[in-house]
Amino acid sequence: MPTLDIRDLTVNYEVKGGHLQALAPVNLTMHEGDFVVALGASGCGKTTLLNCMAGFLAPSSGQILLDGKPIQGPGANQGVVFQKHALMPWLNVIDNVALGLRMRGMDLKKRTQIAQEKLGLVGLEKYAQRAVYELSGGMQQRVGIARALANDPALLLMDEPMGALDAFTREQVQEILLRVWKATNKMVFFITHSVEEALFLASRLIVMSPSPGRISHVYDDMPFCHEFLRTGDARAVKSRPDFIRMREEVLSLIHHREPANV
Ligand SMILES: Nc1ncnc2c1ncn2[C@@H]1O[C@H](COP(=O)(O)OP(=O)(O)OP(=O)(O)O)[C@@H](O)[C@H]1O
Repeated sequence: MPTLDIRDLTVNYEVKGGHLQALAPVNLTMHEGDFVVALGASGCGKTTLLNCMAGFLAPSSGQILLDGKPIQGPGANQGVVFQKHALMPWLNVIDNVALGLRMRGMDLKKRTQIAQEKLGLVGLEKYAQRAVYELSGGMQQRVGIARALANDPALLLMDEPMGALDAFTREQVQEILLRVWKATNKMVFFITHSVEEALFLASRLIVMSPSPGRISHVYDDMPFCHEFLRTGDARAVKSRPDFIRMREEVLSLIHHREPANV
């Protein structure tokens, strides 16, 4: 069973006149099927943490073990979805999804079959031959998710993937993402600034604090994603009294104020 084990991870950046501690020791263990959402004020180290998991950035101390092996750079086991989809405009949809497989030397028939299957997961099987610029922002982001899944990574890393989407599209993509998560049982690490999005998606929620960046609160058994997958009614989930109460509680943690009485 895939696991991710972050042990006493610290990151210091060299800055003019010294160094900046972006992450104090961070410890976190994730298992297959965990959807971990990281929430916190700007500058609390969310992207730094994700970059270490992706292998884009080396720890200053500590280590990150994926299935027991230290992450030493980017790899097929870490699928990344960025805020801007970063698709190749000269390739059509299916060739974008299959690009990583092509670079790994997989033959055309096999990679087309895998890419088509991943497009099906995000509901875009009919758009395989389209140019990416013909797709809406939400659809492009779904292609980005399909592309990240094409390598069948153990870990899916998402840095504010909904940040550039309008509110309606964002809700649509959130729902698709939860269904993809359920179908694939992947470990997901997802960064957002939206408390509502975090509560809705997370099976585990971590709240981070700045100066230096660290995990300040952990909620291990988040119910709302499971509730949505059971009922299919996102609006009903997001208007539940316990959802609204928790939204106020988490907002107060981030902004260091008393929760509003709701
Ligand atoms: N390459 C870098 N060089 C120097 N300092 C950096 C670098 N990248 C990030 N930092 C600093 O490290 C701290 C953590 O930054 P990081 O981007 O990880 O936070 P974040 O929580 O993702 O922020 P945001 O929510 O605004 O994206 C910040 O103080 C930031 O200014």
